[in-house]
Formats: sequence, C-alpha cells, structure tokens
Amino acid sequence: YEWPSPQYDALETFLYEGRDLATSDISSIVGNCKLRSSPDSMVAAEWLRFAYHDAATHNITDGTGGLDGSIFFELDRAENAGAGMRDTVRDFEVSADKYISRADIVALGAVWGVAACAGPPVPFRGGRRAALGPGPLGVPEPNQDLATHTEKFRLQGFSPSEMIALVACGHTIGSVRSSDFPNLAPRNNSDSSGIGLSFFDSTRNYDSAIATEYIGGTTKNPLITTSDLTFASDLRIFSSDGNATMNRLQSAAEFAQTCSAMIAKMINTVPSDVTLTDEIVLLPVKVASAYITVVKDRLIFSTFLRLSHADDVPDPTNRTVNLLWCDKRGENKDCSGKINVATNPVVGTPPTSPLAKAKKTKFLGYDFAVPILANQSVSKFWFEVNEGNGSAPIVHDNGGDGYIFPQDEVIYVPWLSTRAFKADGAGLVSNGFTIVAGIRSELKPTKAMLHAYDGTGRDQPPPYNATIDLVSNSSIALVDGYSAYSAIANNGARFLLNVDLEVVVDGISYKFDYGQTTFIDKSQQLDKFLSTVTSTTATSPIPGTTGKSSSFSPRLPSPVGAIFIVLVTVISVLC
Ligand code: HEM
Repeated sequence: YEWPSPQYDALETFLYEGRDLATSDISSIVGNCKLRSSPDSMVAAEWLRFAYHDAATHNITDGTGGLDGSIFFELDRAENAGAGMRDTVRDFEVSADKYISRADIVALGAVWGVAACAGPPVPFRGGRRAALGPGPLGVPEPNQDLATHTEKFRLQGFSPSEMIALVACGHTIGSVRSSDFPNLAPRNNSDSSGIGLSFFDSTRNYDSAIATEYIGGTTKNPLITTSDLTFASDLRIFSSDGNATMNRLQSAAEFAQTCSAMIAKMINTVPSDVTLTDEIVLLPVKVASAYITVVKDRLIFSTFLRLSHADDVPDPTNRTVNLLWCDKRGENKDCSGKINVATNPVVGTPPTSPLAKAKKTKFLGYDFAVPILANQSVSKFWFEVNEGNGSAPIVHDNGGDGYIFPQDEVIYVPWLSTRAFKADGAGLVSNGFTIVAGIRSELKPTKAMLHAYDGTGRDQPPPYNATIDLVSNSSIALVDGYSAYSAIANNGARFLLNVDLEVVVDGISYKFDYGQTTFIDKSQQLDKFLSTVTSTTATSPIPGTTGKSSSFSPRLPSPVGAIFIVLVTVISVLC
C-alpha cells in the first residue's frame, strides 16, 4: 500500500469506520447485533441473507450472476420473499459512490453483520460492479429436494460439503418469519406486530450453536423440525454426508474458521468479468484526506491523520502530533529554505465499524486545517508523532518519500458551493448543486470540467454520471492566486453527489478526486470547518533549532474561526 490509493482508501474507510462518503455511519444500523424495533428481527441476519440471495444465482459454467447487486431488482420473485429483504434495500440505497458500488455494499453488509454478532472477521475485497437490472433466477427454496440443492450449489461453485457448511454459516443467525413462511413459523400472539419469528438456534450470536443443537437433538430450527418434511431443507442438507460436516462444525474454533472462509467465498462469487481488489486490510496509520480549499476568504490546507490503537489500551494523553510540509512554490520551494510546522490539531474519534470492533481496534483522528498562501502552496507533507513518554518521535512519511500533495492547479470549494433540492412527504424529489472550483489564476486552461457521480437513489436508478464544463465565474471572489469557476449538476432524486474536477493546461490534465457534497448548505458545514480551521498565531523558531524565522505570515482569521488554535511555526533548516 502506498498513499494515495483512492479506491483502497475509500473502501478502507467504509469497511473499518463504517461510514460512507457522506460520513453517514451505515454500519451502526447493525452494530452490536441490533434488532429492528418491530418485529425484533436481526439486522445482521437480514443483511447476510440479502448477500446470499444476490450471490446464489452465480453460474460457474458461463460466469454470469453472482454478487452484483442484481438482488435490488429481484425482490418481486418468490425465491426472494421476505420483509427483511425490503428493509435491507432501504439501509443500503444511500451510500454507493464511484469507488464503492452497490454490490460492494451488499458484501460489506455480510461482513459487518457477521462481525456485529460476535462472528469471525471475514476478509473483504472490493471492486464489484453493480448490475443495472435483474439477473438470472435460481436461489434455492426450502421445498426443493437435495439433488436440486446440490446442483444449485455446484453451479455457484460450492462442493457438497461446502454447501452444508455455508447453510450452517447462514442459519446460525436469524429466523423464519410467520409472515413470510406461515407453514414453517407459528404466528406469535404475544408479538404485537403479529409477525412470528422462529429462530434457527437458541443464541442470537454468530456461533456454533446451529451445529451443537442439531447434533445434540435440541434444535428448534424450523427448516429441520417442521412437520411438513417437504420444507425440511436444512435437515436434508445437514444430514447429507452422514452428519460429518455438522459434527466438525460443533467446535467453536472450527466453526469460526470455516465460516470466515465460506462467507468470504460467497461474497467473492462475482461475474467472471469482474476483478476484485486485494484484501482491504486496516491501515494503522492513514492519511484520510488532504486538500486545499477556501473557507471564508482564506486558502486552507486541510489534512486528516488517523491513528489506531488496541481498544483495551486507554487513549494516549501525552501524545502530540505535528504536521510538517514543504512549499511547492516560491523561494522556499521543496523545503529549500524552511519547513512549515503546524501543531495542535483537532483531535476526534472516528467511528469503528463492527469489523474494526471485532479486531479490537480504536481510532483517533488528527484534523489539521492551516492557512497557506497560493504563492507558497504545498508540495509534500508528513507527520511527527510524539507520545510524550521520553521515546523519540515517530515520523509517518509514506515510507520515506513524504505524502506528495497531488496538485494545486484546481481546488474544490464546498464552502461557496450551493445546493437546491425539493422534497415532499414521500422524500427527495430533486437535487441539484452549483459546484464552485478554484483554478490557479495564472493558468489558461483549455478545458475545465466537473465530473459528477452519484450511485445512490430510491429504487436504484442508474448512476448519475455527468461531465459538465466549469465556467469562469467572476461574481465569486476567492483568494489571491485562484479564480473562481462553477458548474451546475442536477442529480435528480439521488442523495450523494461525488465531485471530481479536472483542468487541462498545455495538454496536461490536473485532477481533484472524490469531493463530497453533504456539508453544502448545511449548518454542519460551518461547524466542520470552523471547528478545524485554525488561526495562525505566531511564526517562531521551534526551541532548540537554530536559524532565522522566516516571514511566513498568512492572513489572520476572523475571531469566530478561532475555536481551536493551531500554531503554525516556520523554521529555517540548515541545508
Ligand atoms: C438451500 C439453501 C437455503 C434455503 C432453502 C434457505 C431458506 C431460508 C428460509 C426459508 C428462510 C426464512 C426467510 C424468512 O422467513 O423471511 C431463511 C432465512 C435465512 N437464511 Fe437461508 N436458506 C438457504 C441457504 C442460506 C445460506 C447459504 C445463507 C447464508 C450464508 C442463508 C442465510 C439466511 C439467514 C441469515 C436467514 C435469516 C434472515 C432473517 O432473520 O431475516 N441461507 N433461509
């Protein structure tokens, strides 16, 4: 891994922090193995079944079907019956973006669901392509015979013993509902919703009870105990190898290991023309964002460092984190005369997804937003972390090269961008944005474009994917060094516009990637920026260093911005 790896970075944030581009924490819907309020069905079970029904239609012979999000378009089929499926659609329809497809979200739901109910970590790879319509039929149904099920699992790529394991790894959580299968699950009169839930085993955790209770003869799994044997599909499947697999799965360790592998294989069952990413592993040190923007007539360099530690270790109290960077332009270009230092970032606690919790990990985030000048800008940056315990500070510099700041030719300015939307009682009707960008004033671009993408929307509309010219907009004053451009994007009844910008100058293209629009026109935007935008209070040499202090003196912010103080210190280095 080397920063920046945009798709990896986006998937990593989503997988381990549980939040999407709009910073909405969708994994918290399933966190702590939550139940829906009415009926008390398990969200994790609904998400796991949703993923299975999407993957189950894979055909290894022609490479079609598999986990591709086609399930969103297939809920009117008898084989996909169930209220849990419809609830899941609502959970998942707001988060897809250009790096995280709807299909990846279905797979993530299975990973989070298993982890949220104390199950094993399931390795996750991204890169699934979202289908734009229904796929083939073929999800197994309980009234089909063993030969039919064995053949369907073979077509999905699973051997007979893998079939037994995968069904047990699915039916360790959740229930059969009376409202969906009245012949299998009795209606429960004490349940005010009238929807009887007959759970597969006596525990709500993702554990081996499904196997121990089956082998021990105490199971209440309706797909085993039903008096109508036509529907006893788990009984037929579990006993199909003389109970050898189910005997083995009684061991907690064996169950965890097997199910981690089986669920991973299930979510990696994708159409043959899809190439998945490498496994997304948790980055212990992560630069989660780095951009230049304008907030209240100041040019701001903003970056966010996320560090992790074991969740049974208290948060460090003496830690200090400094941001260091080189100018990209001017007399001190590339740190030839000075290194800039910012201290005292705003410290926050990024959320942890069920998977990060299962890995017993906690995050601390260090948010820097420092005023800079356009004629100095940023070429690269790095961090110095001092734990305050006498040990030498640790430098995080991307393996030695520093974090190279991608480009400053075009910047995104959410602060001045605006949103217009219409909603009625049924929800969002239309959404549109005027996106403001800054392009360096000395440039004469031959092309300036907004690439706008939105993969969300009720009832899964095709993604909005538009390229719109950015037009010079002299009515907007930015800051010295940047001229304002704007473009209008209408993303219809979709929720999560993603902003990419591109300018072409002398045949070279400069790109800003993956800007979000959630904070536009909302008070949170103000909160977010004002809580991190910092005032520059001094320029002084760091104690112990020699050399003269340079004349770095960015504009002072308005007092309202000075909620947190970052000391920007500029030192001369001996070169
Ligand atoms: C022959 C194969 C299978 C059959 C016939 C089958 C059948 C069923 C049925 C009838 C239900 C009840 C649904 C409802 O009442 O809404 C159910 C629930 C469930 N199934 Fe399966 N299943 C099979 C395989 C799997 C597999 C392989 C998985 C995942 C790895 C899985 C995961 C689940 C889960 C988690 C639930 C509970 C859903 C909830 O509580 O909302 N199933 N299954």
